[in-house]
Amino acid sequence: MEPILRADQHKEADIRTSENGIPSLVLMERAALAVVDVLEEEEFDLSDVLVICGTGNNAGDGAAIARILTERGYGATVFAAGDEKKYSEQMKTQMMVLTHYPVKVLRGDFPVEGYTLIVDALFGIGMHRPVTGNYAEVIEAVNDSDLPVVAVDMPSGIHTDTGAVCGVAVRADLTVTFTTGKAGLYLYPGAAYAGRVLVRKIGIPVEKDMLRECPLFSLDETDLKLLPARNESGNKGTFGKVLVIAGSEEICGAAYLSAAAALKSGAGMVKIYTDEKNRTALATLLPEALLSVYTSKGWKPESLLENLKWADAVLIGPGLGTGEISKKILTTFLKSGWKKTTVIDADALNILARHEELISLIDFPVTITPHLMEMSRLCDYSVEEIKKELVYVASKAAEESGACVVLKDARTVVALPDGRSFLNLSGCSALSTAGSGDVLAGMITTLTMQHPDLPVPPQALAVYIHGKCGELAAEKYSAASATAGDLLEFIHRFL
Ligand SMILES: NC(=O)C1=CN([C@@H]2O[C@H](COP(=O)(O)OP(=O)(O)OC[C@H]3O[C@@H](n4cnc5c(N)ncnc54)[C@H](OP(=O)(O)O)[C@@H]3O)[C@@H](O)[C@H]2O)[C@@H](O)CC1
Ligand SMILES: Nc1ncnc2c1ncn2[C@@H]1O[C@H](COP(=O)(O)OP(=O)(O)O)[C@@H](O)[C@H]1O
Ligand SMILES: [K+]
Repeated sequence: MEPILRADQHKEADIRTSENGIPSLVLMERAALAVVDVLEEEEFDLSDVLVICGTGNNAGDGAAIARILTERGYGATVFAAGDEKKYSEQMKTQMMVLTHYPVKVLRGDFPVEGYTLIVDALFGIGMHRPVTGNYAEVIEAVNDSDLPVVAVDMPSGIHTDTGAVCGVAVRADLTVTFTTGKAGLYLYPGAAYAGRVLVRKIGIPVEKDMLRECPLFSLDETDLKLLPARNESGNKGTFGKVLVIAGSEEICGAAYLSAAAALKSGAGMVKIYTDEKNRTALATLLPEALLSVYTSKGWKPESLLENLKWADAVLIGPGLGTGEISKKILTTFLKSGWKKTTVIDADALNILARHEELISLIDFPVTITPHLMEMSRLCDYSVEEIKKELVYVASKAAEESGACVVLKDARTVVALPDGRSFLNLSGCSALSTAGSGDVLAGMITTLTMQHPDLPVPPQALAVYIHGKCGELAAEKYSAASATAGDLLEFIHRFL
């Protein structure tokens, strides 16, 4: 688990480190050295590097990079795009030092000819308003050139915390970022501008108390080790019984996908509670699952209540429909006195959005798994607004509702009521296919039922694994051809 600091937290970390006695110029030198090391490791053509600099400390990094490149025998030119009078103290120093090195410093028109690589050091985490005028022209010229581009800390023009393009932004092939990742490098559109992201530590510690306010984390492969080994002496009862309340007269596939994912994630038993019309299809597709069916006309609450007595966890919503019968099922469930693991997905969320009075019945811990449209129905924000502020919207919803909120998009945020949020970095467009959310809901249900007390939320682990399954499916079938059913094939690699 790694923290992802906001711009204000990075500044605090920088200041604390300086106050602890490590001068800013030392940190800058380490930052610049880290970038030059990466440029060498990645085997860029460094014979004629153009470093574009603004006026702040990101520019200071750039000037130091140019100097170190020449020390190592490469060619470097600085294009000083900013007004000298506005230079930060460190940038002033770096430019003064540079006069003793064979680095050309250019001003005025942007020089595009004859270089092998562009290093973007216009703005880093200190960019605080839309980019216009001369800077915008420089950025457009960088993007119009065919040269590879490496961004220092942030691609200039990308908002550090949201990934928004502030007017115009540098399109980099690679971003070398310092201390921790930044949400803006991982959230779209920022992620598309950042290219590949490499995080380099430069001697700035992240102290625990800096993570007090709405901390954001990401998980990686090492966090999978937190999942305990399967109990060899267990039986199917030990590994938990999941009731999947899913499917409707018109929809069957969602029930299959979520139930299959719950089983593949390690549940001992899975029962699907669904419309009678799905019986044959589900019995054929997933003979391992138990079935309990109802007809719209003959539905009685008792059958659901009996099944709830049996279950250890409930997933409700995939393909459930939003009609009268679905509403009755959801209402009965919420009024049943159920308190165990609950995941509310898809149509169950749509019903809640339409019938707010039902939301007040949720007085037990639940996980909700909305995509942007479902989230928009549940709150006061439009899809566009949510997309722009994914982390904020998820964490606000978690705090206000007391639910674990899994807000799904090309990046997914898992937000907890205690203020922690997790930005998922696995996955790819192979997941943009009907039913992949159903698979995720099944995975979340089993992992949340089985592992309530891990140091990281099981919901975030499930989202991480789901993303990895998407990557493997893309490798095997291509991102375009992979289907939600293909994801099931890869869950076993992680559990
Ligand atoms: N401090 C440390 O210990 C370390 C810091 N490090 C490095 O410093 C970076 C942060 O440096 P920073 O805080 O100076 O901010 P930075 O990103 O250079 O931008 C501020 C400058 O840009 C300007 N400006 C902003 N927006 C603008 C706009 N839209 N359009 C036009 N101008 C705009 C703004 O001018 P102003 O608006 O104030 O006139 C100001 O001059 C960080 O990302 C990392 O690379 C590393 O060396 C590690 C150690
Ligand atoms: N481009 C993408 N990159 C990574 N993950 C994606 C991408 N597109 C979709 N996903 C993931 O795929 C899943 C889609 O879920 P959802 O929208 O509920 O689909 P459905 O309702 O069809 O099952 C979510 O987990 C989402 O985060
Ligand atoms: K930059």
